[in-house]
Amino acid sequence: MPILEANTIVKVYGGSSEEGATRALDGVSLSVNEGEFVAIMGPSGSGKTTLLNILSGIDKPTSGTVSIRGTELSEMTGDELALFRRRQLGFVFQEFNLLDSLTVKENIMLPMVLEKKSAAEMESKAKSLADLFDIQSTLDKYPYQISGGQQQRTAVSRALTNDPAIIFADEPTGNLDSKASAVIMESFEKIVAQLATTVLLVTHDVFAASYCQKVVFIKDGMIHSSIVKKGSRKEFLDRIMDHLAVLGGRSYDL
Ligand SMILES: Nc1ncnc2c1ncn2[C@@H]1O[C@H](COP(=O)(O)OP(=O)(O)OP(=O)(O)O)[C@@H](O)[C@H]1O
Repeated sequence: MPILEANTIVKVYGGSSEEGATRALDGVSLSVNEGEFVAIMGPSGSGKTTLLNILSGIDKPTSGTVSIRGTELSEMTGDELALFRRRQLGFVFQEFNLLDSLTVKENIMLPMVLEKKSAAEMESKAKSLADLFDIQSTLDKYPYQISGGQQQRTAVSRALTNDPAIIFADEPTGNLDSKASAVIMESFEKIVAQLATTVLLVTHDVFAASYCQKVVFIKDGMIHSSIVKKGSRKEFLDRIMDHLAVLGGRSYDL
């Protein structure tokens, strides 16, 4: 069943005249099923981040609609959308975006504080997420005292505290070495398999994308093609490489 549906999304940045404007997205329609694990790939400037920002309600399309769990984002007021995003969506960024003045545990708890959850519930949730992602020993440390991979697992834990319907991740392995990237992608696999969360990510990293169940390729603001994993991760990685070769553009991380 689709959890997210985008219909003919157009995004034009700047300038009212055609000359001064950038048509970043040019009629993107996309459907993501509940529990799906999807990567969006494409050359630099093809519109990936713009698409992710529109699908997650961070930015508004020039035209077209996005609905999540049947709720159309454009029909919500600013306050309703802010609440919807806080309760239904989780976000993971390339830069981790943790607060250095808070411990790992406090960072994980932050969204629950905003939801005024009880101290006992916050403690128990933070502990179970730390167990799931193997960061128990870091809970009382500060972000600058732990590795990049541990910081990103903290960010994934924080994104999950309010049991979101969808996790949106923009280049989640962009600042990690290959070993830490593998651990993060395995963490997303766990979320999808054990918590039935839907994960939608943007990446340049072919290795990261090969963990997903589906890859959607975009070029010049339009969906070019998509492929679904069959067989092993290695076979999927080879097929992704083949598609990227056809797509052209920048070189991709391996
Ligand atoms: N705020 C903005 N104002 C004007 N133009 C923008 C803005 N954000 C993005 N663009 C333009 O829209 C197009 C798509 O950008 P976007 O960042 O979505 O691409 P991307 O595929 O994520 O690129 P990259 O892989 O380099 O991060 C580009 O031409 C970009 O220059």
